[in-house]
Amino acid sequence: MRPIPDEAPVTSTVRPSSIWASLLNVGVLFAELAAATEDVRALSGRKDKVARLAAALASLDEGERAAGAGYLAGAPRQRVLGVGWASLKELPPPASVASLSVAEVDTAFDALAELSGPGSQGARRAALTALLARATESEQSYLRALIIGDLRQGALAAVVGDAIARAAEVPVALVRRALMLRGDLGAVAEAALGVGAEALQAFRLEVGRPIAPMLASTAPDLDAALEKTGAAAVEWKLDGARIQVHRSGDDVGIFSRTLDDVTARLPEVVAAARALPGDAFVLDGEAIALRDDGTPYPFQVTGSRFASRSGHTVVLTPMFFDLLHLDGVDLLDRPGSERAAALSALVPSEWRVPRGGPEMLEAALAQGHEGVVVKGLDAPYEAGRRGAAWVKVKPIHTLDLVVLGVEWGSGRRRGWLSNLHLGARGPDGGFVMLGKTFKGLTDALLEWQTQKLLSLETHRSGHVVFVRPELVVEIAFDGVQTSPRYPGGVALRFARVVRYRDDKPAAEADTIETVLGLRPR
Ligand SMILES: Nc1ncnc2c1ncn2[C@@H]1O[C@H](COP(=O)(O)OP(=O)(O)OP(=O)(O)O)[C@@H](O)[C@H]1O
Repeated sequence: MRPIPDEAPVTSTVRPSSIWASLLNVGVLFAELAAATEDVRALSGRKDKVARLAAALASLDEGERAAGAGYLAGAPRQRVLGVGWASLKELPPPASVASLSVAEVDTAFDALAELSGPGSQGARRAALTALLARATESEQSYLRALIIGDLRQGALAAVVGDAIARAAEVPVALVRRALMLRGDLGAVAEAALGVGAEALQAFRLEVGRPIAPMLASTAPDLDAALEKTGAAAVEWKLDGARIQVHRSGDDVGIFSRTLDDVTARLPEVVAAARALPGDAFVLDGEAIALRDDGTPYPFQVTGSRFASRSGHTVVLTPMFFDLLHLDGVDLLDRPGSERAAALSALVPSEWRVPRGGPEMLEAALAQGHEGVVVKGLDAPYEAGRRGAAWVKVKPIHTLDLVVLGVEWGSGRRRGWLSNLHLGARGPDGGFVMLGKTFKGLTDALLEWQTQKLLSLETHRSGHVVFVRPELVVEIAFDGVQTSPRYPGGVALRFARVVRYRDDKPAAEADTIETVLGLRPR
């Protein structure tokens, strides 16, 4: 244990722990991040949260900034630690005095992430116990939350982005732009706090490195959509899987909506990208399974190509709708109409999403697609944003809800987790239950969800298994009705499962506000 100076100077704003740490020149104590996180959870105003996080970020030493920013946002950076909920059920007795530094925790996480192969499970448990035994009670609960990704701070990454700007005294817009292009809080914190605005300005769209895809908001019909966008083009909305295709010379990289590298799974898309005339480009679009007559297969057919590498027979067609970079020129800030023109010049029409005027809605539906996306002609590409520049119109309404719990089935479904408890995102980072359903579940889905939900289990009560609120499921329904039985005062009528959305994090599920907006007036 590190010696503690007898007379540590204490003020009301700075925690003694960080002073000891800086006196001893050992970097910041991990307890400082745990305390900042606890404080932030208790604060309600965004400004106050940003100020508290900025203070914590400013106290970090050079070598700790990347890790520290990641931890404050609730993620042990991008490492897979291979530690499940079960191994954290029993913790060793906590240390009585804080002694862990941020850098030490980071090194321990690195070591955990590198363990693999035979015997690694035992080694992982030993390393984890050693780390936790050095942590105080509050550090233990913070470490646990970090490891299992359960900090419950809502959309904290964006707040940490603002805190980076404040701590580094650089414009927020610069930090947001760097985050959109790199998507890595740690790298952005390092640049902002280490060098400043200049380093942030140097962030560019790099061919080969995916950026967060632009998202669409929703409107009930075309008129409402056009009101949001102003002058716009209307594109078919294909129910495939989002792909971002990067090509540099012969090298091709394909990334999913969640920025996972799916190149090896889509050889036909790699071939298509290589057949295009450009030398370096970044394309945005959908990969979709189409029948010979051009109509789409159900989404599950497309989805199956992402679930496993082998045993597939159906070919996916790339259908592109945006061009973000071409031969050394970034197009992100160019108006939508200009990007669309550049796309048409690069990509033949059979690999482009049909685009036109309002008549496209009827054409898309006639061809079996789910609707249209209305796109502002003057709007730039807003990576990672769900803005007003892209607005989707789908005649059949579905909601993306989060599974909160699930009941063991009976009769034919005995042994399977069946009846799902569904929640929408609440205003405070929690979830509001809206109802239950076991409808629409095939045997394959029942088997899959049983395994998946058991891996997310937190506790049981009677025949209900409660789970970490992480799994998103797309639900169709016939309406929203008032119901005193549920906490939001509303319930879904005839809710049924359309499909699982394991490409979508719970933080992007639909909100209770959206659901309340669907009540009949
Ligand atoms: N022409 C198109 N332009 C943009 N996105 C399209 C288009 N056709 C299909 N899409 C898909 O629609 C999604 C846009 O809708 P949104 O941003 O709301 O994401 P989402 O919540 O996954 O959508 P949804 O739940 O409606 O499928 C994109 O991620 C993309 O996968």
